[in-house]
Amino acid sequence: MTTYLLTGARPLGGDPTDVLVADGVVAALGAEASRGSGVHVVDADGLVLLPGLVDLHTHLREPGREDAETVESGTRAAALGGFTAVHAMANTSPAQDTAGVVEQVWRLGRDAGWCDVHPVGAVTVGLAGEQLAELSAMARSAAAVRMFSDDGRCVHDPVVMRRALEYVKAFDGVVAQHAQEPRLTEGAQMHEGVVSAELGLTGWPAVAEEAIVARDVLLAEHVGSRLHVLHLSTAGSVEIVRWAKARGIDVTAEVTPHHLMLTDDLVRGYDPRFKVNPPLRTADDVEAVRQGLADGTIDTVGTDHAPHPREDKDCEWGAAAFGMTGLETALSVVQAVMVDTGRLTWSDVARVMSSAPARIGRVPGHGRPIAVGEPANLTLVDPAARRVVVPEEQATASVNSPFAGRELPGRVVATFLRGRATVLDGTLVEAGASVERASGRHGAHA
Ligand SMILES: NC(=O)N[C@@H](CC(=O)O)C(=O)O
Ligand SMILES: [Zn+2]
Ligand SMILES: [Zn+2]
Repeated sequence: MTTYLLTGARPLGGDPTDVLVADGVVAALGAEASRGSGVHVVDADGLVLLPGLVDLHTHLREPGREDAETVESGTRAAALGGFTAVHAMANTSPAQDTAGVVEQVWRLGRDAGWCDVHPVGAVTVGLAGEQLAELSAMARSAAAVRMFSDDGRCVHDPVVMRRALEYVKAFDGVVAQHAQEPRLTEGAQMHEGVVSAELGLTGWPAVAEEAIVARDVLLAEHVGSRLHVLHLSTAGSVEIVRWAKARGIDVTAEVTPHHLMLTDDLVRGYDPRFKVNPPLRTADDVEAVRQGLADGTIDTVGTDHAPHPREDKDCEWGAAAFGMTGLETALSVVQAVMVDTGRLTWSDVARVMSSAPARIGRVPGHGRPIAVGEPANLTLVDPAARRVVVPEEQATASVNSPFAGRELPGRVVATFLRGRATVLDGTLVEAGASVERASGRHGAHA
């Protein structure tokens, strides 16, 4: 395995230091990190070094919708986005509701080798919301599932939700809820408010999310279990989670990059790239989720990377699928709205995009401090870079990025998975390829 010396990197945005990556771990720091022969030097002057990013919310679409994404293409996108571990949501076809299917996805991830893939187990059989899936069999499988979610659908029956919360306690699991009251959102096409009224589109009221968040934090308190609220999008949801945490309820919450940056104003152009579940909300909601992330009410940024094939997006608004890609832009969006505005430090970014998600998902070896002896799951970022998002140039198999054409700050220069460079010079390093070749330094892009 190649040994790397990152010279002048700034761990968590702190003071520059040298970092030696050898034998899968952070082998030395500072003056101890010497050059030696055969060491591949990465000039990290001015670059920020973060623990490898961990996403609790990725849709990899395999099995079933390989036209939108595969484990291979999705994890390539993840590595380029600086991720060393992703959680693959259960709304595949067949759904990830048995030990067999979660093991299949886990194996596909291991064989692809771009990042660790942790399958999320479905809460209910077929995500139908009725009968609990075989949660403990998935927990005991090779995939060692700890997070369960019917994401894409809400576990709306309070009795089923209560049972799931009770059940996962046995193996320290967490139920991740897609908070959407189904009756209040029938036929909904966008956020319910001024813009939906103007456009004449069926609205999705904030209360449809907040009612479920409120119910679920109370259920989590009642049964003494862990709840994670996915893609929180309204000011009211932030308030409810803040209240629940103050009360000592074991709840964690996520916000997506798109809900941190974009508003429902964008729907005016009827471009289905902006159609997502939950919908883009108002500027006040965006401000509230930014504040919630800054003050720790919201624990994590999850991408909700939701690739869709062209035919499901290149159509009129009403017929288009909900969802946006996000793995390759997440860190840049967080930099733009939170770091470059002074609301989060890079150390905070390491918390919300690495250590907190690793803790919530019970992912060993990720989200660890950058210290000697720790597994070398690392992401090297150039915060001074700027680039225009071109979906066709991304590794994801789908092009439904809401950031297409936008200039965003920051660029992932390198990603290390247990000491192996998956990305160098912003380019994927094929397994077995010599580092010089793959890094393009000698112009070889064979
Ligand atoms: N977010 C979305 O708009 N879509 C997701 C489902 C989900 O995360 O709810 C998908 O699977 O396409
Ligand atoms: Zn969802
Ligand atoms: Zn999702």
